Amino acid sequence: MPKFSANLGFLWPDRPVLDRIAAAADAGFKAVEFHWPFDVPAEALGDACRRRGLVLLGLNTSPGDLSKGDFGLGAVEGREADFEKALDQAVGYARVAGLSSLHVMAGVPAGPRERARAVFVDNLRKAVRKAPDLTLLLEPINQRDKPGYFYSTIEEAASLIEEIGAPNLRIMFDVYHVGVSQGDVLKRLERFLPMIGHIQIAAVPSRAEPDEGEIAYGAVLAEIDRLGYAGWVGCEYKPRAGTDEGLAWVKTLNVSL
Ligand SMILES: O=C(O)[C@@H](O)C(=O)CO
Ligand SMILES: [Mg+2]
Repeated sequence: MPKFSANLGFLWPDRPVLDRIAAAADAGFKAVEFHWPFDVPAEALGDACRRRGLVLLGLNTSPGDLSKGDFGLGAVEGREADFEKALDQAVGYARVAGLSSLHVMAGVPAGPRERARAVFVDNLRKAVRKAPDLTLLLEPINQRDKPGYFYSTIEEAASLIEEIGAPNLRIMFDVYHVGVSQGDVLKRLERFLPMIGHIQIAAVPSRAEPDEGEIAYGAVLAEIDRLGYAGWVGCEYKPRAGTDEGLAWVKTLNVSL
């Protein structure tokens, strides 16, 4: 059975981050992951997780200025210095907190696609040199949620990984984004398994608990098992109402936290 991690960027959204950690442990999760927990000191976040026996997984590089449309800086020409600052911040935070992975966000580039890709490749080469001790994750994000985002297909993430050739650069396979952008989820899981560093789940199209919509999560979780995936599956969904009540999906899908 897959092992589930609580994504505390989305779960228990009405509580401060440290309280979300406690709520995840109380609910039975054994691991946690974050989006941008930078307002909480890294030592405090790490200690809170360790006190509750939680495995610390990942966080994201800073999105930049969300109010100006930024959603990551990795593939944005002219923002290389800002990217490096965001990278250093996230790497430093991960090391102090004891987190093991980092989603290197690509962003919404303005210029030609080939330039954006070249910038992203350079920035990723820098990132793998700076953080050989962390898993660096590449996550394609769907165009409905983030129009203009640099990439939306698993194939594009895989081609970057092949070109850069660093063992710690891996795919973040978010089943929600793959479902919205591409489909053929089970075949893509199988094909890209050797490159996958982390999996995330949410219903399509609602991004709510994985017990509704067009993705049959019973089948997806069974396939993840059959393939022998040894990593964690991040519960990165937006609860329909209360997060604790929403965890009824665990029983419905006949799994456990
Ligand atoms: O899928 C997502 O949106 C996240 O995994 C992410 O890292 C950006 O918020
Ligand atoms: Mg995701």
